[in-house]
Amino acid sequence: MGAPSGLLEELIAVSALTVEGLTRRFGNLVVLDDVNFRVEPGQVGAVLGANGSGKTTLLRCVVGADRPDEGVVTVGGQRIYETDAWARSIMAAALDDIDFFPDLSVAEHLALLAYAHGDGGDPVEEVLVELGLAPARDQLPITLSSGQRRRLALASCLVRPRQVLILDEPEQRLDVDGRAWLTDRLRREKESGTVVLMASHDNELVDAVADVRIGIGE
Ligand SMILES: Nc1ncnc2c1ncn2[C@@H]1O[C@H](COP(=O)(O)OP(=O)(O)OP(=O)(O)O)[C@@H](O)[C@H]1O
Repeated sequence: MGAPSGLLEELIAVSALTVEGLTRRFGNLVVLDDVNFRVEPGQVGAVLGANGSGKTTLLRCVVGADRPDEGVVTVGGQRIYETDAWARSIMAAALDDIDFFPDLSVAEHLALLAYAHGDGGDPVEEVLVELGLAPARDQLPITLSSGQRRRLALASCLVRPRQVLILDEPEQRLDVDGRAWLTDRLRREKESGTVVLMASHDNELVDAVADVRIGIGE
């Protein structure tokens, strides 16, 4: 599918994320069974459920990294495929399995992503400061703490334009200040009209920002 343009692109810019009839099985294990929901621009959808209930699987299907056995994921009525340039241009994601280039520093990672997905702005310095990563800007990923790696993953989503933000347990490994920042950041994403879909085990965060609750494995 080619990238839509012009008026269609404008319409999509203000459109919802919808998941319809999503089913995913691994052998005999039915992990997702007819999952349906809709998240509008400016809303946070919170995917909730116990360990192993299928939250990550759902997010992977939404970003197109995994293919559901049944069901459809759309943004503004357009099907999402990971390999589609348009889908990658509108969707920023920090899932569990994020990898970093071993020989690129923190600042170089962010500059690369800003260049690859960006619209000509240079938000890297701002995001480094916002995430508290400025002192680590020249470090390689292997030298970062687990919390700093998590911050780099989140920063990677923020240095690029996005209409949809997908986060898998973004609170993971963040300290108290980091969690306060995350709540504030998600509120600002809502204000700017982003569709946010996140899996979370943090009830305080969910209560503070969620508009739509998506229970998995209930
Ligand atoms: N590629 C795979 N092959 C087989 N089983 C899988 C695969 N991926 C996930 N599963 C299984 O699907 C189920 C859901 O896993 P998933 O990672 O989506 O859960 P989760 O809700 O994100 O869990 P957690 O809260 O622990 O992160 C688990 O039973 C898991 O073992």
